[in-house]
Amino acid sequence: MRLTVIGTGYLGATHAACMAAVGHDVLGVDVDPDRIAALRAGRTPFYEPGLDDLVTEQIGTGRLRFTDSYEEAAAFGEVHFVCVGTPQRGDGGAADLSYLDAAIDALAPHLHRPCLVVGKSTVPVGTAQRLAERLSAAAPAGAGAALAWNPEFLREGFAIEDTLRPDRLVFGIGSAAPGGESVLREVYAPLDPRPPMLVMDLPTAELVKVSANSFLATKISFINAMAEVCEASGADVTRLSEALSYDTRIGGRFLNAGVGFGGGCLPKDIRAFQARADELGVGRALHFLRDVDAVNLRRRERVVQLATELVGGDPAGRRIAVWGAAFKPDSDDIRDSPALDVATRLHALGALVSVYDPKAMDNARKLRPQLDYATDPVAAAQGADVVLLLTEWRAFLDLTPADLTPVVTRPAIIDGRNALDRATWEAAGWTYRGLGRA
Ligand SMILES: NC(=O)c1ccc[n+]([C@@H]2O[C@H](COP(=O)([O-])OP(=O)(O)OC[C@H]3O[C@@H](n4cnc5c(N)ncnc54)[C@H](O)[C@@H]3O)[C@@H](O)[C@H]2O)c1
Ligand SMILES: O=c1ccn([C@@H]2O[C@H](COP(=O)(O)OP(=O)(O)O[C@H]3O[C@H](CO)[C@@H](O)[C@H](O)[C@H]3O)[C@@H](O)[C@H]2O)c(=O)[nH]1
Repeated sequence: MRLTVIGTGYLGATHAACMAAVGHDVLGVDVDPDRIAALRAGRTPFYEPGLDDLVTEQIGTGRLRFTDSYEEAAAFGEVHFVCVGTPQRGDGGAADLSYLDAAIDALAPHLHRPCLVVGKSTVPVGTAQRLAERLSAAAPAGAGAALAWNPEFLREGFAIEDTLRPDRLVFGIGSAAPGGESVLREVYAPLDPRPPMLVMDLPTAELVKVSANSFLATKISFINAMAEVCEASGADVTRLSEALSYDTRIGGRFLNAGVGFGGGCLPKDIRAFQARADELGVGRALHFLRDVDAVNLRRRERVVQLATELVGGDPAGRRIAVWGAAFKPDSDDIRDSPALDVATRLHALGALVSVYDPKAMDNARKLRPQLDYATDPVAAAQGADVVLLLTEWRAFLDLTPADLTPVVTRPAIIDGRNALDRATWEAAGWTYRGLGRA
């Protein structure tokens, strides 16, 4: 089939390359000319394992191309996947839907024959219906452009795997466009194994996405709330979490206590969901998400507090190594990154902060030019009064006390992800602090 993918960020570039990989002819569309130029040269403008190679390979097959022309996109596509950003608005928690509106407005006037426009971006419930109306108002009369919603659940760092082998696919199909279901089934027919395909109305499909992210955020904040209690009572949240995980009703995934969640999805999605629930008059139902958010942000303060304690009560003039800038390993995404937030807070308190991240250095430098950036994790720890592990990249976990002891001023480490072996560090004479552990 001939597909366009509108918006070639983390989601869109991955979707475009994977759809080409399963045999479709795909045209990626973006308003950012630098992004289009990079993609045409086989370079994704961000780090996602395997994606550069897949884009290059698929360009080579002739099935994947990129453009900044909506006219070309409209003429080409039978199905248009809309993958533009829906960031948090500057004036509060609600989602900024202006990029979606702009994409529909740019595409619609060029649609002269029947096609399916499929929203994949994460949106407040009710958006799809509004966009369906916007699309039919802006498309030429009789063009036959219909709209469906197909929210995306991929994780950064596993984006290709999650796109090619998703746990499930959700199709939001409105009563005005029932034919969308068979079109989407055809698009995803090449996936092997064939995932469960769940067909529902538009608002339910929109809600599946934000409720999934709310559940995941709640699970992380639940264990981080337990970490607070563990800190106050001398218990160990890692043993607590391990014991909980054996209960198959609870399960161990997303139960890692630490400095909490960040990224371009969970934080903004729980805030936008609350804002939407307020608009719908059911704000009370989601009030707990405020606590989920608050618990999450308190973990960042806790790391700042622990670091302050370990350097003797005042970070001013102290050298602090921060390992990690990305919000999670295997990504260069620094959107709402706990690691970068903690580094910035400590710098604001006067600490001399040296950051290292295997992939996110350029992004971090642009956003936080006031921080120092080291060439490797050992260099970041040079002269350090305390080392903070805040993003659990494999390269950090492989370092041993023997690598660090010769370079630091004081052997002290905060394990912000409970990812290091405490006994190893303590046996080597280091002061070790994990979050949620006495
Ligand atoms: N990043 C993820 O892992 C992920 C996973 C699932 C869902 N989502 C959702 O997908 C959406 C996109 O997220 P992202 O992380 O890929 O964002 P992103 O910021 O990385 O990418 C957005 C892209 O859209 C482009 N764009 C903006 N306006 C445009 C327009 N009018 N026409 C064409 N292109 C335009 C931008 O230039 C950019 O390349 C969001 O709603 C997000 O919540 C993201
Ligand atoms: O036990 C855990 C698991 C995760 N995290 C943190 O939670 C954040 C989010 O992690 P993850 O969900 O793996 O990353 P994302 O790529 O943001 O993916 C989430 O957001 C996407 C965008 O909506 C969805 O598509 C995915 O399903 C959803 O997992 C990261 O900062 C992790 O460090 C923890 O602190 N503890």
